[in-house]
Amino acid sequence: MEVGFLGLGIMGKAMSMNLLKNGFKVTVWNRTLSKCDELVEHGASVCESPAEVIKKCKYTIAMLSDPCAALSVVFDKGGVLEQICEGKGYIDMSTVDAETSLKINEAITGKGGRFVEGPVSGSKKPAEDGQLIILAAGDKALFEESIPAFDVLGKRSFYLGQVGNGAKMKLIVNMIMGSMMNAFSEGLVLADKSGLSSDTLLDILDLGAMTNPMFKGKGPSMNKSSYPPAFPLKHQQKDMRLALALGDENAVSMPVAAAANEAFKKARSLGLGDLDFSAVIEAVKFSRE
Ligand SMILES: NC(=O)C1=CN([C@@H]2O[C@H](COP(=O)(O)OP(=O)(O)OC[C@H]3O[C@@H](n4cnc5c(N)ncnc54)[C@H](OP(=O)(O)O)[C@@H]3O)[C@@H](O)[C@H]2O)C=CC1
Ligand SMILES: O=CCCC(=O)O
Repeated sequence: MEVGFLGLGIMGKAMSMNLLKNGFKVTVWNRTLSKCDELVEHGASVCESPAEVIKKCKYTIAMLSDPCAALSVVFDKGGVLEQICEGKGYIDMSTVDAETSLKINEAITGKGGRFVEGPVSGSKKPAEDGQLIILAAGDKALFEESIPAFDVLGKRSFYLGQVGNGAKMKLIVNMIMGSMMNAFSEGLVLADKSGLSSDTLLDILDLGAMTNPMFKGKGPSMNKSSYPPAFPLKHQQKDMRLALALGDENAVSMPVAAAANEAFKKARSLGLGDLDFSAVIEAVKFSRE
């Protein structure tokens, strides 16, 4: 199977590398073209615009930072829309809001193409290991044709129905995750300020009902104030913002998520946006100093 891949950030690089390693022919494009070099060394072809990739490949996957990037890659000069046509499929795995996904779907299908949104749960390591959870929605036949690629990228693919449902489900998952990360950060800081060992707190949490891979994976480095970016904090804040907008639309009161969003915004204002989202603990420390 030959696929195009647009966007070689933390996730896109790992995902496209995985496809290459599993025998897919991959043609890549990234806004900063130099980021394609490593993929080319592993056998990928490179194109100079999203439109060129679409022209070359029957199926193209995108993994871009946010709604603005996702829209730009489709609608701008040299974008996806210039070459999408009947017989071609576009699969956007970026985390965006339903409105963005619907706009892209309308434009793609208006030109005879097919569209699936497929945001993912799981971060850099699951992306490297092909262990993502894919939350797909949209054209059912395209979803089914994408299964060989999804099976390489992920451990489970959900088909959630109409376009927008994948985006909404992803935002809800990340809203919960961002709120959990804030409660966790407050607990670690409170343990420390109370004269307790935050490492012992991790051991205790790990033995009880709250044990989870996120606390287990991020806790030890948070206790060392180390935040190598797996999931950049700026993207987590974008997801909180979009999830809160979904809450507004549906009149769902979400004070916990709103407070978590404030902490992520504070962390961004402290210049921590490019670090891992666990760096939000620095905003918690800051507010108590
Ligand atoms: N990291 C993670 O753990 C996870 C991330 N996600 C989601 O996946 C998506 C990608 O995340 P991640 O790889 O971490 O992000 P990165 O910030 O590492 O990469 C972002 C990508 O988007 C591209 N981009 C940004 N703006 C534009 C633009 N205006 N036009 C074209 N390309 C643009 C960047 O290009 P350039 O290199 O030129 O800057 C880069 O390829 C996001 O939506 C994120 O929320 C989902 C699950 C997990
Ligand atoms: O969107 C990012 C999700 C990160 C994760 O699921 O660990």
